[in-house]
Parts: sequence; structure tokens; C-alpha cells
Amino acid sequence: MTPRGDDDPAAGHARDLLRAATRYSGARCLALCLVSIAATGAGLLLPAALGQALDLLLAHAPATRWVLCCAGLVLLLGLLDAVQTVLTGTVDARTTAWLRRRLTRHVLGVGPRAADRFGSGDLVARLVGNAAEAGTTPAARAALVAALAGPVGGVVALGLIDWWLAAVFLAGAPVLALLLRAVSRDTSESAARYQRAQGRIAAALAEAVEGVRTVRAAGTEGRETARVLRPLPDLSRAGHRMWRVQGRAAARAVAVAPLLQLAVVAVAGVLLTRDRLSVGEVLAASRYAMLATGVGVLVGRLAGLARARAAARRLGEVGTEPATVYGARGLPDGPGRLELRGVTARRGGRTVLDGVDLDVPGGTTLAVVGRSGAGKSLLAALAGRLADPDAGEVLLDGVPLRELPHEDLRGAVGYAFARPALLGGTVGQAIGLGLPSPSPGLVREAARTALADDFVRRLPDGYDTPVADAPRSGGESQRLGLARAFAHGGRLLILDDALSSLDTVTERRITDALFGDGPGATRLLVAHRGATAACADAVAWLDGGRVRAVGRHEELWRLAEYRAVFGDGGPDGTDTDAEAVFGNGGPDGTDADDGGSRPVPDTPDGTSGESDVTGTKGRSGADAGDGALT
Ligand SMILES: Nc1ncnc2c1ncn2[C@@H]1O[C@H](COP(=O)(O)OP(=O)(O)OP(=O)(O)O)[C@@H](O)[C@H]1O
Repeated sequence: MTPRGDDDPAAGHARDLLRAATRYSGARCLALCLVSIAATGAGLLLPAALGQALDLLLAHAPATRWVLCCAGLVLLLGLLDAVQTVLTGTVDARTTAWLRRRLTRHVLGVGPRAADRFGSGDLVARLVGNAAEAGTTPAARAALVAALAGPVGGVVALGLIDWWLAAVFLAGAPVLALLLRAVSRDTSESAARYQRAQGRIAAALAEAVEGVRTVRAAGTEGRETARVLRPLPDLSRAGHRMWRVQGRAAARAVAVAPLLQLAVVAVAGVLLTRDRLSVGEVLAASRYAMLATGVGVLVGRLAGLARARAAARRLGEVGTEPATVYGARGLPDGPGRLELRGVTARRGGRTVLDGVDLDVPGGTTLAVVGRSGAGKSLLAALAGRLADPDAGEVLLDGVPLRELPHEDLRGAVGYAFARPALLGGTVGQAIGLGLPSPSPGLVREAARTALADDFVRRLPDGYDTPVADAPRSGGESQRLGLARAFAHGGRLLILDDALSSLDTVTERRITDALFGDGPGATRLLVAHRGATAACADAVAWLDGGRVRAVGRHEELWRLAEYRAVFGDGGPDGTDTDAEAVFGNGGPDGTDADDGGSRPVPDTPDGTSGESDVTGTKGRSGADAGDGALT
């Protein structure tokens, strides 16, 4: 059951949205309202003019003026109807566009939380289908005002002809009012159920399309189709209910309205025999009775409005997910020192990170390792504020990330992911994404560093090839993602498993560039391979939601449990037999032929080989930062 009233935040958001959307199309809405009311007014004048013309004609008096008046009113009605149609279309389109713009911005402002909560397919259904339905609200309201003006004007006109006529009509009006109330309520509920079922289908379809290779590989196309369409019976029930509600209302209206009209005409007839009404007035009364009982129009309008309101509520639900709020404190110059202080993060009702402390000095590289599900990606997301911790603070050069303005934060932190989304039109634009004016030179340089330049230049239009026309492997996609991160620069570079699809030689060449004088002052690297971890100045080992230890890879390697994280026998993360194939073999992940002598970067205090990155062992508080492994 859909909650109602002020304690329903989604409904509150929906109201605010619709109010703002109506203001956006304010002038047109007003014009539509006025045109609709004018059309209703012309419709109300027509019976009076017809009655007058008839009376004059029956009395053989000159009636040309009134006949012309009737013709003019008919023409005016046609014209107003055309204007109404154009204005309704324009207001609907403008309001829908406004809602889509506003909500798209909001969804992207919320970030990954929005997709986590609603699912990407359902979000698309809301922003496309529901926004279009909700967008009809302002015009539907204006039309409803006019549709209400018809019956109200009809009753007033009946009263002006003779108060008996209005009294007869009003005696039956409560039945019509109850009918309309039931239509509005029942349609709202069925429309909400219908739209929810549509959202479930859209969400399942998006999952199926994304996982189409898995579906094909498993040969489960039929089962998947059934899963996607499972909400269909619900959809059908809700749809049928909606039509039943409207059908029943229309049938009742058909039963009640003619009875009321008959009663009005009968009373008018009696009044005619008593010379209280003329023939023309009887004609006018019969037409006003039809206008006053014009429930059919109202039923349609009310049902449309109820559907639009249900759709708006679904948009309101999206609005209840708060957007990320940024601060106004500027980021001072600094080397890119990253600190996590007592960071706790919960996901799916589970504490994934529990009071994590880490201190990564500017200019150093920290590899984050741990078993699958240990929270490495979550930590990477918190480190660059793709998500906020539930407790604790993340600081960059001493400033809490929450206090940084959006531009400072995004300018300072670059990201690359395991499965990068390539956005921006062409390959070159995808690499330069987010930069104010990326020069072709900068884009190409970044691509060279990420070893992507060669294959990009082989594309039909090189860097100008549309992303959609650029076939690429998983590793090539990753290299484009890395190129984007390198082009972005910034004082903190976060690579979340961004090297995982690269062959070992390519990974090695990129890490060489990266850990040499590569881009980004400080680097946080989610690593699955020992070879990658071995290149970092320090490794933070996540286990059980805490930092189990911080130290250099070679030092940690002495621990059997640490070795077990990499699940194989070689300290560089490769099987000894496979070393030749994968091109590395030394204990620090370097080729055997360079003697395993990758120089350990000097720490800022000049000591070589000891990790400069510090961390604590979760709540135990045991500091493992000096490489003292616990
Ligand atoms: N949105 C979410 N809702 C519920 N649980 C989540 C969500 N995001 C992450 N988790 C859970 O948090 C845990 C940590 O996830 P995370 O992706 O950080 O792990 P990871 O260490 O990077 O794993 P892997 O090495 O397999 O990539 C996992 O158990 C995951 O199921």
C-alpha cells in the first residue's frame, strides 16, 4: 500500500518536484488554464445563445445576430481546442524534459548509491517512462480545472434559468461526487502497482542485457526471458484493474447522468407548462444538464491525473536518496598525503571496514591487498570520495574530503577501474573526459603511458573513432581507462583493480612508468597480484574488515597467511613454473634477469626499504606501520 500524507517523504518530494516543474512552465500553464477555461466558457455560452436564437425564431423576430453569435461560438470553440492541444503538448514536453534533466542530475549527483538502491534498469524506467507520465501533471491539472468549470458552470447556468433546475441537479450530485472520488483513489493505487511492475521488468531486462554473454553461455535464454517477464501477470492485473475502475465509473456515470438529465428536462417541461420557462430556455436547460453531468470527461481527466501522480511519486522516491554534499574549503597545496582515520563502512547490513586507520605520505604508492570481498574496492571508493564512510574521516593533505568543493576534489583525485566506462563520444574524448580542455598532445601522451596509443592509432579514425565503433578487448579497455586516469593527473591516483586484465608484460611496463616519474603524486592501488604489490612502497593488508598489517611486500611475504591471499607459491604472485611465460620471477615481482633488483624507492626521511605508510590493526590498535608484522 502506498503511504499517504505528510509522513511520506517520496510524496513530499514528488509534490516539490511538480511544483517546481509547473513553475518552470508557469506562463504556458497559465495560458493553457485560461484557454481551457475560455473554451469551457464558450461551451457554456453556446446553449444560452442557441436558446435565445430559437426563442426569437419561434417568435418570428429577427434572430440573425444570435445565429451569428452561435456560429462565432462554434468557431471559437474549434480554435480554442486547437490552441489547447498545442499548449498541452508543449507543456507536457517541457515539463517532462525539466523532470528528466533534474532527476538525471540528481541520480548522477547521488552516485553509485542510486543504482545500488533502485537498480539501473528501474532507474531508466523512472527517468524515461515515469517522467513522461508525471510530465503531464501540470497540463492535466489545468485541463481538470476547465473540466470542473464545465459542470460547475452548467449548474450555475441551470440556477440562473430557474433555481428548481439547479436544485433537482444538486439532489443527485453527491452520487457523482462519490463516483469521482472512487475513480481517483482506485486509479492511483492500480497505477502505482502497474508502474512498479514495469520498473521490475526494466530492472531485470537491464541485468539480462548486461549479462547476455553469461545467459548465452549457460544456454538459459528461455529461463531468462521468463525471469524478465515474471512481473507481467502483476502488470496485467494492475492494468486490468485500472481499466475496470474507469469502465465501472463510466458505466455508473452513464446510468446516473441520463437520469439526472431527464429529471432536469422533466422539471423544465413542467416549468414550461406553467409559463415560467420559454422553449429556448428548455433547450438551454437540457444542454446545461448535459454539461453539468459531464462526468465522462472528468473521469478521464481524473484517471490521467492519478496515473501522473503515481508516476511523480516514483520520481519522488529517487529524490529521497540524498545527493552528495560538497564543502567549500579549498584544497591547499600539498604532496597528496592521504589519511584514513577510524574509517568504518557498512554494506548490506554488514560492517565491511571497521575502524581503519591508514596514513599514506604524499608521493608514495600504497597497494591494498586482501582476499576477495575484504573491502579493497570499498576502501578505494572511500579514499577518493566515491562513497562516504559511515564513521571516521578521510583526509587529503589534511583536509577532510567532505569539506572539499566538488571541483577541487575531482581535480585532485584520478581514478581507473577494472571495467572502465568509456564515455564522451570519441576515443580521444573518452580519454580526456572531465578535463576542461584536453589537448590532443596530452591525450596522446597519456595513452602512450598506458600503452594504448598503438591500438588507438590502428582504429579507423584513430583518436576520433567513436567509442561505439572501437572494438576492444578487456585489456585494451583497461588501458583506455588508465590513459584517462593518467591524463587527469591530480595529486592522488587510485587504481581499483585497473591492471587486472593486462598481460603481465604490459602490466609491468605500465607500473614501471607509473612508479617511476609517472602521473599522480600519491597512488593507491588495489592489487590482486603479488607482482603488483611488490612494486608498491608499502602494502596494506586488509583482513576481517581491518588493516591486518602494513609493510613492504617482501616483509609481509614471510607470513603464511599473507602468502595465502595470493593463493600460490611464488612471492611475486606467480607460479615458479610460469615465470618464464609471464615474464617475471624475482621476489619483488621483477624479471629474474634484472637480478630482482628493482630499487626500493627511498622514503622521504631517506631510509630505504622500510615502509613509510602506517596503519593500525583495526581496533586492536597494534601499529604495524613500521613493518613490524603482527
Ligand atoms: N552495494 C553493496 N551492497 C551490499 N554489499 C556490498 C555492496 N558493495 C559491496 N558490498 C560487499 O562489501 C564487501 C566488500 O566489497 P569489495 O568490492 O570492496 O571487495 P573487494 O575486496 O574489492 O573484493 P574483490 O577482490 O573480489 O574485488 C563484499 O562482501 C561485498 O559483497
